[in-house]
Amino acid sequence: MQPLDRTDRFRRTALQPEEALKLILERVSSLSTECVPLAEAWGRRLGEALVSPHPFPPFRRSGMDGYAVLASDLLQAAPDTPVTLAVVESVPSGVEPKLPVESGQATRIMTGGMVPEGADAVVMLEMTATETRDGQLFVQIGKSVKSGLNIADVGCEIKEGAMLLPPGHLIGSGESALLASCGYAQVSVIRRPRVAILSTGSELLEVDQPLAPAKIRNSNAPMLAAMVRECGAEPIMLGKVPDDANAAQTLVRQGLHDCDLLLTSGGVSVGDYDVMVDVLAAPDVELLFNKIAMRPGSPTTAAILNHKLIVALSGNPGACFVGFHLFVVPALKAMQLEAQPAMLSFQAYLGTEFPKINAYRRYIRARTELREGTVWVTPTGDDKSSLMTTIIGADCLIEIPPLKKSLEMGQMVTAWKL
Ligand SMILES: Nc1nc2c(c(=O)[nH]1)N[C@H]1C(S)=C(S)[C@@H](COP(=O)(O)OP(=O)(O)OC[C@H]3O[C@@H](n4cnc5c(N)ncnc54)[C@H](O)[C@@H]3O)O[C@H]1N2
Ligand code: MOO
Ligand SMILES: [Mg+2]
Repeated sequence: MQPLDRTDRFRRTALQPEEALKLILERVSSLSTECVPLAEAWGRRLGEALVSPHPFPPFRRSGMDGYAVLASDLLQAAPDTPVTLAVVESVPSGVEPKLPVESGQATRIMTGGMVPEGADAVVMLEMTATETRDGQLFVQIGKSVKSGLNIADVGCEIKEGAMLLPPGHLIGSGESALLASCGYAQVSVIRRPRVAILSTGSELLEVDQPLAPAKIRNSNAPMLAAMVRECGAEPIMLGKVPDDANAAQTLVRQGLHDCDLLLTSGGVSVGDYDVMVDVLAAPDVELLFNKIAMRPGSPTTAAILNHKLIVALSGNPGACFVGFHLFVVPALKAMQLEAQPAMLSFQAYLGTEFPKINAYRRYIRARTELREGTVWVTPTGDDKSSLMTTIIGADCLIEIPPLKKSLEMGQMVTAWKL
């Protein structure tokens, strides 16, 4: 493979991050579905819309331990003039009542129990007293109650046939409860995107190798694998390749066979050994972009080869992290049917001054904090793209517009939730 002429490496048109993301999202489509047991569905995205096969609760359910009564029997009830009702039955949870409640009667009932026919209120145990006369249990109630008190009607939480969750919805704890209640023992989910990860760089060592002069250990691959997993996807580790365009090209093309998306790190800038520039200059590669008007990650590159998306992230760990969040997370969300794949922004107070003046928009790794009810965002440290320590603890990116003035502490800024 012939390295590109130097001047071709320098001639690049910088897109705005939004334009670059649009080009990526236009080229990803949702993946097929598979069925998994509910216990394994956490963190997955639904493959189809789910509707409720029955109302919930499926029966009139008591919300208290107490007595099921007719509210109309208690109209005159007061502390000095309690109403006495004959207790006809005791209903534990999970047992269908045998007898209806008629005027002058009550049924003892437990929380979660099925309210007998006729009863339209449950009076909590603490508001009652009992006595037994001639072997018959009576309950005394010294307070009138509203019809419906402490009863959850059939379908009051979910109507039969109601839309439970849309396709693409992320299954978390609440969703697990809902699906279990509705009998979804098997759940149709989008299959996990398979994301191949290739690191480029002749300076890279494996994690278990001792340091050697001019070498560093490959830290981008484990970071990318972790982020891929955080997105519900499956990393496929292709290992590392030295800065040799032919070797990189072979691994990229092999790696593409068995993945939905291929990520590389390093080798995208203008250096003599920036091999991804050469790999993605092949005639059958459709380049989407190779420069973005942002820092870090300005040389982030995306391309299509064999109908698959390749995102070539910058080798600098901070830039690799930011590029992943801006462009790869939305792509993985879109593959998993997420309707709103782009990052979400919020407004917050800036926790420190930011004196740097920028030609490009900057995305600063930062942490969100609540201070007396207001939201503050503070950089995790130096935002240099070569740093990895400032990735730790970052839960948002502060957006610094390309202004020719520094930002003051306490100023309102836009931040993007990671
Ligand atoms: N003359 C110019 N030089 C540079 C420019 C520029 O516009 N003109 N851009 C700078 C910017 S901005 C960035 S970002 C980097 C992009 O570098 P590459 O994506 O080409 O990455 P490399 O050159 O391969 O490596 C950069 C840096 O990152 C380290 N690295 C690479 N891979 C890994 C890994 N897997 N784990 C840990 N660290 C890794 C590598 O050793 C380098 O230190 O280019 C600037 N230069
Ligand atoms: O755009 Mo580079 O990632 O700043 O350092
Ligand atoms: Mg480089």
